[in-house]
Amino acid sequence: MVAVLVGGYYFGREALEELIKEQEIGIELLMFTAAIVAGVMGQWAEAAMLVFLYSISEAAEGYTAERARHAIRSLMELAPKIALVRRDNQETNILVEQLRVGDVFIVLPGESVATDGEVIEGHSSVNQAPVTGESVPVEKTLGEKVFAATINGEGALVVRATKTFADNTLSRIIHLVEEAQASKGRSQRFIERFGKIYSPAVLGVGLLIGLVPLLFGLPWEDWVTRATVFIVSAAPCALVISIPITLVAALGTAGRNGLLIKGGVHLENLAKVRVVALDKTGTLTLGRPQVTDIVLLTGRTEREVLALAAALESRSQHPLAQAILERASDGGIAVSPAVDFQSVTGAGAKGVVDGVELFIGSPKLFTGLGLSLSPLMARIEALQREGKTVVGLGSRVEVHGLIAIMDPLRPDAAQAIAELKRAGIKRVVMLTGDNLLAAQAIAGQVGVDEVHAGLSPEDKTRKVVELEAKYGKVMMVGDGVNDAPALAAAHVGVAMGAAGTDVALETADVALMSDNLARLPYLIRFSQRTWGIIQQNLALSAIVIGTLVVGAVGGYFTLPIAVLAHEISEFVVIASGLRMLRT
Ligand SMILES: Nc1ncnc2c1ncn2[C@@H]1O[C@H](COP(=O)(O)OP(=O)(O)OP(=O)(O)O)[C@@H](O)[C@H]1O
Ligand SMILES: [Zn+2]
Repeated sequence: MVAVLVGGYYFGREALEELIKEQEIGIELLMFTAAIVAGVMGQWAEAAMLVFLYSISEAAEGYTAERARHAIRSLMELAPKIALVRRDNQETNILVEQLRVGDVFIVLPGESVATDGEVIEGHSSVNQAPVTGESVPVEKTLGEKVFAATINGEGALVVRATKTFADNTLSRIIHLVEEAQASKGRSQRFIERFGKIYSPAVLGVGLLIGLVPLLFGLPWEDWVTRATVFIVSAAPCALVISIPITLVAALGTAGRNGLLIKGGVHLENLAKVRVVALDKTGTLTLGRPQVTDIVLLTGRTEREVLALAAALESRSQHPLAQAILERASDGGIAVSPAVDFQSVTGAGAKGVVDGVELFIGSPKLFTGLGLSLSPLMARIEALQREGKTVVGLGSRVEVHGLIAIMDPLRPDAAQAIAELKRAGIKRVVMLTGDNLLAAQAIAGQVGVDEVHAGLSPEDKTRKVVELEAKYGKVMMVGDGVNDAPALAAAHVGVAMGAAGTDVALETADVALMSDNLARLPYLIRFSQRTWGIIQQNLALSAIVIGTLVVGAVGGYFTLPIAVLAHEISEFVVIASGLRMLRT
């Protein structure tokens, strides 16, 4: 009796608080009512058991949910606590939290990196698994980025910090995942709304079961007991916990595997994806384009053409610009940047060099200026058929040269697409701003179903909407910069290799921390598995509730049996959801 009073006092208070503050009849109130009624009827042992088991399961539930939520925190422990920093030519150990942007620190072989930075001395292979989920070591040399908590291999690295500890990629991953875990999915919200109607209904029906038989002169003790058993049986604890526990566990696991999913709702959406749309440059290809051919047209030398091209591209952010600048610097060509630079979206760029207005960009850019490229089309198309992007360099009156640029295909692209199909994706589509011939050459090697080329960012968005209408939910995968509108329009937007670019992290629903395309089918399968477990949990809870309710009203179950079955089903659901903590 004391147990009932003490235990009951606590959750009774909680139940009443909920009732008063949120004007809501919650599960606590159901349990509280059942316990009181049992107590009033003199069934003290039963009431005590109810209060006791309910409190235990509540505590256990809170504890596991907390554990699952903080599983992602374990990543933090991989980061070192101190860093060997070089200040004023002296090397001292400081706490990582004291590192400032611009500090130079040393990472000895076998140590982990203190915070995000850029290599300024040395080279080594680094295991980036803590950030990207991929344990194949990556070579890091001068000028390359390293990330906090990644593990240095054989060489010593001297690194200049580009982020403080609190602000680095690892901290951001953890923060993002924790935020995601707090957000609610569509089905979760539905269940919660449902609960708001359901619990009062249970109480009402319980009242009817307890009172109505009195009118017919049936034994009231029997029916009041049935009503109590009914209320406990129908309490939706397991139903309500099914979704959140699974999502919290899944989001944490995804984060530890380098998949940043920004909310349970996206996992739910991913499980329904039927179409995958991929950007070409930087997604299917490595994003490391290289100049392969230079065609001279007006008697200017290769050096001259490259120097002019580089003068324009030194002002451009486009990946193709990088290729041209690299080629110029390999040839030892000094670059004097163009003035009045302007980029022409989806076509190229223009600027003034030595007083002359020059253009660089797609053949379309030049035909748009009124130049005829017909004598050159055969050569251009031959290059494009090899999967190369052809850009012209010229003025308003003539094209001085053509530069062919090739961005090699990712080695795992074909396999990743085949895997996507096996995971149940009906259609894989390429969306690119590049020209059709080059796009088809790449597409042919990887086995996509459809190619759409020459698209502006707005065209890409429109295509995503069209695909969705035609085949079902679309997942758009892009590099997150010029694909941003399409990423936003898709059912799920996925940014590739987000380690480093804030834009990608912010626009997409999911950011892959590694560049590995194999992560895409993994992501789809992961979401399907999560969704499968959620459905199992919902079905199980519904069946248990259904059986108990029928038994309760029929008078087959006593209160202890109902309480036990109820709590067991809740534990089973939690354990089942926690399966997503592994893998
Ligand atoms: N700075 C530039 N220098 C040279 N050509 C350019 C430049 N910017 C754009 N272009 C031309 O415009 C075309 C379209 O560019 P856009 O950025 O829309 O797509 P992309 O990067 O080629 O492909 P994807 O959409 O697959 O990423 C390029 O293929 C190229 O021919
Ligand atoms: Zn319960």
